[in-house]
Amino acid sequence: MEAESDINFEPERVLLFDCPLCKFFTTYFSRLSEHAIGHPERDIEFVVYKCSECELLCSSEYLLQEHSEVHHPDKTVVIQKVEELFLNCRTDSDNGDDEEQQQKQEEADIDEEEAATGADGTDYSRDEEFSTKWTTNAGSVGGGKRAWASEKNTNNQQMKHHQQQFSRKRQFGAGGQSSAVSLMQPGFNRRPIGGPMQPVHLMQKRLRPNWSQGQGVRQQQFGGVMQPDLVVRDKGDYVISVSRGGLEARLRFDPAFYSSEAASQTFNTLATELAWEQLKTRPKPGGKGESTEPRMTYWVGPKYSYGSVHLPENSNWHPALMQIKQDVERALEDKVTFNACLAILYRDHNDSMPWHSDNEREMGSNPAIASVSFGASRLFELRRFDVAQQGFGGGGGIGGVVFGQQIQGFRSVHVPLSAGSLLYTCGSIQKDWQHRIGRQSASCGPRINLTFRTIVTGSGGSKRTGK
Ligand SMILES: O=C(O)CCC(=O)C(=O)O
Ligand SMILES: [Fe+2]
Repeated sequence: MEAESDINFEPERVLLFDCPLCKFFTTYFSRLSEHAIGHPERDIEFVVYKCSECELLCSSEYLLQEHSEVHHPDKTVVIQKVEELFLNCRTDSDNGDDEEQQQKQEEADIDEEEAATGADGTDYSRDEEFSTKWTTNAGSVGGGKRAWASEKNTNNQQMKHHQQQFSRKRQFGAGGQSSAVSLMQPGFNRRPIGGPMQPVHLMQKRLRPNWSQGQGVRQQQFGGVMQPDLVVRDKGDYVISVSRGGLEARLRFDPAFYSSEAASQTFNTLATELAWEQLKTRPKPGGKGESTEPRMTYWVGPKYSYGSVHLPENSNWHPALMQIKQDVERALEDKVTFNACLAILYRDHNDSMPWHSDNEREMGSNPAIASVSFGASRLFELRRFDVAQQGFGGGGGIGGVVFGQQIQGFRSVHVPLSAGSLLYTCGSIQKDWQHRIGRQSASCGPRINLTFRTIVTGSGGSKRTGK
């Protein structure tokens, strides 16, 4: 058995280490050890993976896979399991029958359960102040459920754990030196991995739910891969993060904005009557050749560009697009007026849209975008930008509170977008989050997505992260 001090991962080499029992993450292994004091009742098994291309380490295979897609797109990257660690931070007294000790243990277990309920995406009711604010700011699609990503609550609960631990520590300090020491220094023990390093090939991890069979979100299909913190399925308003400056990333979702009959008619009209084009993108400096986007596009609105793609002005609104625009504006109580629509046709499961934010200058800061979907269901994935960025989490922390964290809330949100659904996003969503429609392994039919936007004319050039 090796002592904690023998295990040392250079933080510069770490994408992130996250606690398997709660939302805490850090790049400092020692802080994870410290944090683990907050889970005295459990043994923690912790796995470290490595990117074969750049030696980066991470406890999430899923994040390393994403890292490799972004940073080594042309390489066959293998995610290797390099270390299995086992943390036993129970003390002798944890196993004893001291009554007060047991009571504290039970309290801690209850806190743990509550914290876990938050982490698995169950809706949180938010206070009145929030609901009033949201309703006043943006109207209401229909008084549905509200969800609130209360990482703060979770953190508080974990903080409480931590305080319990410290009070126990003091108690032990008075009564017995050795227990206090063992609480102070939970030990991660290396568990040898049998035989040579075991590579986990990326292809095995490219599992996607089979939306085409109408199964809805099946979180279990992500088994072994990072699960979303929240799956948005129900009609309602959701705040998925809050930045330190108080800016909220908001979603409003209506899974049945149009009936399935209306949606299927509209799909046929748009599929056959819009002049769809497969656009070409110029390579980034140093890149090879021109490539075509894995999807078809139609644009109406003032001129607009992203990356190397320039969409010329088109003021010829198809009546169906105009009708949908008006329906959406009415549903949003005319608080927003859109003057553009980006229509995308995903021909089948192989078509996709990569991680990006719709943050071009043409749309102003904190743009509001309404997205309406027709045809096959696809999974709309959102990930928080800071979490996706390599090197984030270096602030470290104790008891679930990540010091230096700029944004609080969920880290990964999934929204299954089926025919007739409306997803309205606003606030800091394009600043603090990225989204994508990933290519999926399960085959599906064509899908059309319309994003209604407001282009601020005369705003100059554009800046976009990805797409
Ligand atoms: O297809 C979708 O649902 C998303 C499309 C999108 O992100 C975009 O057009 O910017
Ligand atoms: Fe987008």
